[in-house]
Amino acid sequence: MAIAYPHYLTSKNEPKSVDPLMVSPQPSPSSRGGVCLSQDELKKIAAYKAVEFVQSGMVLGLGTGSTAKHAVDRIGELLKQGKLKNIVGIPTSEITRNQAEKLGIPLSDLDDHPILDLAIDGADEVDPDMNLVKGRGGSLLREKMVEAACKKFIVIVDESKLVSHIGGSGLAMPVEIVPFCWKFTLKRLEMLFMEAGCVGKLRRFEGSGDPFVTDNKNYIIDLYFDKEIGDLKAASDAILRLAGVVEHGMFLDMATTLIVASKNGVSFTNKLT
Ligand SMILES: O=C(CO)[C@H](O)[C@H](O)COP(=O)(O)O
Repeated sequence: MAIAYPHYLTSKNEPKSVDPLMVSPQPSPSSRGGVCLSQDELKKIAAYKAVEFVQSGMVLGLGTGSTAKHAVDRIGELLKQGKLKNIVGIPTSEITRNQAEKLGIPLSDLDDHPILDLAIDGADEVDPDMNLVKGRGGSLLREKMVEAACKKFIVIVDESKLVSHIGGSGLAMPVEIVPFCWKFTLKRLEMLFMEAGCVGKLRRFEGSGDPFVTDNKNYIIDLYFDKEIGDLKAASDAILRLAGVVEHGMFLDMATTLIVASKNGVSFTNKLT
């Protein structure tokens, strides 16, 4: 279904600044003539809003996932229309690379562009401090490398991704590990978070049951927690100290702006530094 965007989402004006902290003065995009917007339409609204912050000449981190896909599509569309020029995209996965190539977005990498102006990406969970869980799409390592190199990192989500604490959705916190003796690493990860009732599962393809393999030829262990993890920084350090672990999906203190599309409208939160 084509979205008839409210005026504030189709404005040709670049936003001059983002309102600090939650502001949501805009009209609700949740229904038009009695039709409720789907989760994917909310994702698209958040993505399009983020792309309003893209300016010609920027080096951009291109995220991965169903929300980020809308942003990449929109960037491609604006380039084609000549409304954006001289963009360089740094994709966070092979899927996004393929998408961007098809759209004609010029691409590069971190070797040639170690500092990025802006990245736009989705998330699986966002806590009240704008800490994230990412990687349920399996691209957490490249996402973290690219997004850590950005001056600004806009996270785009629909309201279902907001949680009271990391792990609060009850869904997975992914950890990318080397395939070598993965069962050993899985056990070590579970032991680290025994008090939080942690259970780890090797991610597998549905159907074949083969292990899911990342773009970097690694495996993913999905961690599930019964209770809160506690100190996130300590948890992050402990995971990264385990030999065999490549990276985890907690993105702590990385997002600079959060855009949430919900039934009540679009809200912006800027991280206060
Ligand atoms: O981290 C990711 C991929 O590794 C995605 O950004 C995250 O899974 C959110 O995906 P979606 O926008 O499809 O809900």
